[in-house]
Amino acid sequence: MNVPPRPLLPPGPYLLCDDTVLPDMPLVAKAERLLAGGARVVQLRMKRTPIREALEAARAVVALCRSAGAVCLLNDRVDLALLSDAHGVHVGDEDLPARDARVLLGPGRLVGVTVRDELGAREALEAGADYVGVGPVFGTTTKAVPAPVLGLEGLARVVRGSPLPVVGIGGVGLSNVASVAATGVHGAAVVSDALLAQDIAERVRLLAGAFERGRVGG
Ligand SMILES: Cc1ncc(COP(=O)(O)OP(=O)(O)O)c(N)n1
Ligand SMILES: Cc1ncsc1CCOP(=O)(O)O
Ligand SMILES: [Mg+2]
Repeated sequence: MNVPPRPLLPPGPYLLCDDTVLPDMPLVAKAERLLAGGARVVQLRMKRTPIREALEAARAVVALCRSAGAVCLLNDRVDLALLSDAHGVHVGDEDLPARDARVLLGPGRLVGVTVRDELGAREALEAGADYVGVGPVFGTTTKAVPAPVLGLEGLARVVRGSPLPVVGIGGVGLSNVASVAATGVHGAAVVSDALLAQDIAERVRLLAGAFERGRVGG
């Protein structure tokens, strides 16, 4: 049987459509604005949305992303990713192990894993992951992360030692995304800097331009 090829994770800003930041704006409205700004990767992160509403949101956001040609990943939830036909999932220490997410998702979807260092990145590769999320790069109030801030040097060290593409996360925004890109990361995950901007779409455009300018060889 022919298995459709796994989508590639586009490089550049990796936008989170999150229900904890700007909670009064519906997730679909957030996704529309992120996509209007040209987002090529959207992670739907639902920490406080009731499950049936979350499934409805996942289906709607995945459909919007697919229409826009963007990749959509579900945070934490393999079940929602399958039911919404998302491109994949992002899992961390409190979620299903990456190896099991891969078993459930099969070869045709992306699996991203949170790791803290190069060893974690090598283990993620072994487990069948496609990329690693690494952070916190800088301080953040969006999540209480049980790990020290890496800074740009710490991030660059993980990038050098990782066999998988690295997405930096934590405190990344317009003021520092170029220097994050300069570490050689594949992607820069952004939550509050985009969602709390006056004009979300314009902020996504600015983030993409700054990432491109900071990129190694860019
Ligand atoms: C791209 C990316 N990297 C890391 C994370 C964090 O995932 P996790 O550790 O599972 O924490 P929660 O996001 O579930 O609170 C991420 N979401 N995305
Ligand atoms: C989910 C997550 N994991 C590590 S930091 C973080 C939150 C990042 O949010 P922000 O981009 O607002 O700092
Ligand atoms: Mg998680």
